[in-house]
Amino acid sequence: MSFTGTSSDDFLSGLNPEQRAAAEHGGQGVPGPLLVIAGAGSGKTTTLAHRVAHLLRQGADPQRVLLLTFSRRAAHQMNQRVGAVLQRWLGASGAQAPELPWAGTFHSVGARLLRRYAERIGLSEAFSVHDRGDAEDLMGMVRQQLGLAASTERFPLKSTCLSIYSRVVNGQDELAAILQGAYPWCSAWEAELRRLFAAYVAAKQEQQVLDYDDLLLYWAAMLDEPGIAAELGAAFDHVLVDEYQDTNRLQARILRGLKPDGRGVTVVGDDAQSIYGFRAATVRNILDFPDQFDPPARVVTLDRNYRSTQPILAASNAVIAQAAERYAKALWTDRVSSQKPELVAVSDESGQARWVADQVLAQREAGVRLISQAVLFRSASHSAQLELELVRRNIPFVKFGGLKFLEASHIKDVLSLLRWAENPGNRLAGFRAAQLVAGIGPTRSARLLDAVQAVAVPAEAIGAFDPGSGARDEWAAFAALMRGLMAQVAWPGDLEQAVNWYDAQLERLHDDAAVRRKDLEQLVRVAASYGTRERFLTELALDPPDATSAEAGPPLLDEDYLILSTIHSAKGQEWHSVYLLSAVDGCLPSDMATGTAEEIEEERRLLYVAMTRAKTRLQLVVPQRFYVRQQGAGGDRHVYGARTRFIEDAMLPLFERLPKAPPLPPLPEPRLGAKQPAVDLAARIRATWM
Ligand SMILES: Nc1ncnc2c1ncn2[C@@H]1O[C@H](COP(=O)(O)OP(=O)(O)OP(=O)(O)O)[C@@H](O)[C@H]1O
Repeated sequence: MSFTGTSSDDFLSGLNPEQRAAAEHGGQGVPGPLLVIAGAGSGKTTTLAHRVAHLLRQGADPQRVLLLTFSRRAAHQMNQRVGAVLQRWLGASGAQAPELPWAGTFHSVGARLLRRYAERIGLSEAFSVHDRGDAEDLMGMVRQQLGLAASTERFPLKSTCLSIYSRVVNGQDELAAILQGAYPWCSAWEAELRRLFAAYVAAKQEQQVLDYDDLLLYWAAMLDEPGIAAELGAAFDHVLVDEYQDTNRLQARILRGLKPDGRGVTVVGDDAQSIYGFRAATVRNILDFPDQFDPPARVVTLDRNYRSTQPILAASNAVIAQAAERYAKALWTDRVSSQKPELVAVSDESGQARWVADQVLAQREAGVRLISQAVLFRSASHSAQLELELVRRNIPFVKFGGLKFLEASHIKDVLSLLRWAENPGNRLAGFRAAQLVAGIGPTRSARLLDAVQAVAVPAEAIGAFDPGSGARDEWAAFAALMRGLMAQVAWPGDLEQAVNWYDAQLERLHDDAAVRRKDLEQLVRVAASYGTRERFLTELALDPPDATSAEAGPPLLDEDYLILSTIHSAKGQEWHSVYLLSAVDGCLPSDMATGTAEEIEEERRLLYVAMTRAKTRLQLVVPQRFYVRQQGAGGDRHVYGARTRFIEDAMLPLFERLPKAPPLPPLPEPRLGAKQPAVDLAARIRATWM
């Protein structure tokens, strides 16, 4: 499809000069590398969308544009925005705006490319993608097999093992260095960990499963093959990467492998908003980008903020100005306002919940819809009290981040049926699926998997398997289901088949079957928006919906609801009013992240990201007392909160302090004087009902 045209409308005219320079960079032909450093709210997304539209208008083929975003939601939004820009430009001619088929996250694009090249790189085309939970389970299995779990209690947990493995892979670093820097208490286990990781890799390869990290690792390794690298590089004329500050070294290596000379590459990001260090993202990627190339990449800086009022921006700038690293820009805006951001002191977390609920309702009365208001927090658990308060007051809300939907065991059960059908070599899935049948335990299940592995047609081995006399009837039904699922595929019909079969097991497997049934219905609804079973399983593992209703049908989305979100999930978004919960030391910075100076710096950037989401109104709530969950001997306890260290005393003039009135003085002690006659309160209360 071609979008070149002669419309005289200047569709870039809404952009400021820097945005426009970025959108038009390179003129005709394939341009040199471009780095757009875009401050918070400076129109990064807008600019990227216009750049893509501009390229298409210059004759770029949408099939040959690779757009890498941070989440599936961001890819979807980008597609829509590019479409809207083009529509505006195409105007009355009414041509259909294009889909960008290669817009997605690094991981999901990686998965697609690996399937395409599977045969040439020795992978099965039907490889499964393990989500974090599956990867941990497999790590746990291997750890068990090697006897490491039993050998001592102090050997790291499976989740820690996976985190270490992942840091090594993504950071492209040495195991010893990672252990020393981030997991010093595991250093003594270096040799065992190395053995564990080798066995983990072997198990994955044998079963044809890839975990998150593999998708990048295999992609990068594929690009080390000059023939494939040349083919892939030539398949895309333009490669655009959003949120470049949160990419890791492996992702940077992939980008270099695709486009060694940087021609056709645009990366966009904000060094001050880098918040994914715990996933081995490195802010160096963005800082070092220009000088990778000869001549160096062009750098365009966007420092005009269109989102926030001047007082909100002044406070945000003050917070980031204290960062140890210097950033390339200080943002400015012409949105004047006399309303400063507010620091609100409340007694404790329930006071905080009541305060925020009151404010949200008052704002709604004043005409600000719920959906234009958001409550942000550092960690998903910080909103628990508020959620109760909102339910109590009938205020609808949707929570983003920290959702455990896919981790629920009934969801994993159903997905294991599909995963096993998709890749019968996936032992983890098969092991789980077979044990859903009444009377089948781990030993029989393992025997079944061996039988399946030994034959060419897995469904036959399942049909012929002897489940023991007690389980014959159930087994026949299960075998029929698996035969159907393995024979392939009427999507999403086969999910419905799996759910129907599972429904009959639900009461036996779980107490609260009714609630779980609702989740399964939700899963079927979610499934309908994916084209194939493979895409559904892969995408769901890679980028699970961060709120169930994010994927719900249109009717739900029409309703007005308040947004609750972790700061991480609020990335890239904006609201009229933003409330930040628990702006206290221990929550922000999180007491889980105060180990190193870098971690503290990342927490500061998190506060900055939270504050810069607000357009007009910003409240940071500071409970004087809050509750902490503690591991170890002390148990849970209350602590007295201090305002977050990132808002220093010198910055206080940039904030309004609430409540304005001093707290009421305590009641004076009653004077002990002449004895008053007793009051029979109980009788009065009884009298109300007489
Ligand atoms: N040239 C412009 N004129 C008017 N408004 C603009 C312009 N560019 C961007 N905006 C508005 O500024 C706001 C922020 O834009 P956008 O969401 O693209 O910012 P961003 O840089 O992606 O933000 P962040 O990095 O903080 O997530 C949006 O409401 C957008 O419509």
